[in-house]
Amino acid sequence: MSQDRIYAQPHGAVKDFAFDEQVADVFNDMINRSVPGYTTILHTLGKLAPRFAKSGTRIYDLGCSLGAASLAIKRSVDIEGVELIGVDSSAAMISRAERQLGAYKGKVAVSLKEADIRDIAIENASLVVLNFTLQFLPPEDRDALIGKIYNGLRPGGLLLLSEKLVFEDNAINDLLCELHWDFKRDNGYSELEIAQKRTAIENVMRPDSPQIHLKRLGEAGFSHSQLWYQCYNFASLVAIK
Ligand SMILES: Nc1ncnc2c1ncn2[C@@H]1O[C@H](C[S@+](CC[C@H]([NH3+])C(=O)[O-])CC(=O)[O-])[C@@H](O)[C@H]1O
Ligand SMILES: O=C(O)C(=O)Cc1ccccc1
Repeated sequence: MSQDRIYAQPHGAVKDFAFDEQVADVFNDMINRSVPGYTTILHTLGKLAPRFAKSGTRIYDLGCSLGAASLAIKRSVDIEGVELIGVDSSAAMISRAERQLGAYKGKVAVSLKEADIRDIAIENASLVVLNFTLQFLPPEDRDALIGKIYNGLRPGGLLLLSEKLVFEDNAINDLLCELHWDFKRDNGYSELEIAQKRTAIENVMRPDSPQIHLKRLGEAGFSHSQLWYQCYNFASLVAIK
């Protein structure tokens, strides 16, 4: 897997960030060096998946990228009769995910679809994963997606929702952003790379506050929801139907 050097040279006018071939090629390196807690969250997904997966049900990985969350599920769920559906709107991501997941033999049947997660049906789900995907949907489409997930989950089913966060308190928001940029510096990104990536994602990735996430989950019908992990301005929540 190649190193992310996408924003290493001056770009002049920085284009909006897109999940194209260039990004897909370096995505594993990019997400590991950019998202504090990414490995911890996937490790914990490997603990959650066998607790919630049931034979005769489906698991959805929405915005699956290269299939890292699907792989964590496939590795940890050792029962027959579970169907894992990975969905991503990027053709570049789906073709690489096919290769990565095909190489691992397990009991869970995996099918990958190139589709918009706003357009697919969600049915008979024991587990739904939104690992850093909701933040890329237009804010006005987020309530409907969480509602569709709630309706598609079986009673007792789990939603794992990981997101970058924004904080209502400006002093706290600035401090946690600074700590995230320190994390990126420590992982070898230059000031130019950090600044250009920031411009590129400004219009395409709009984080919500923890309060907005919990309110949205409650309004969708989830009566149990909790933030279970946070590192700086990155977090993961669980919600149980
Ligand atoms: N409307 C949409 N429909 C389908 N896919 C979408 C949509 N919008 C964005 N995506 C897809 O959501 C993914 C978000 S990355 C997820 C990481 C992964 N979950 C992981 O566990 O490694 C997170 C990040 O880059 O910060 C990309 O692959 C997009 O193509
Ligand atoms: O890189 C960043 O600054 C982020 O906020 C996380 C991220 C990771 C991968 C793609 C887009 C954003």
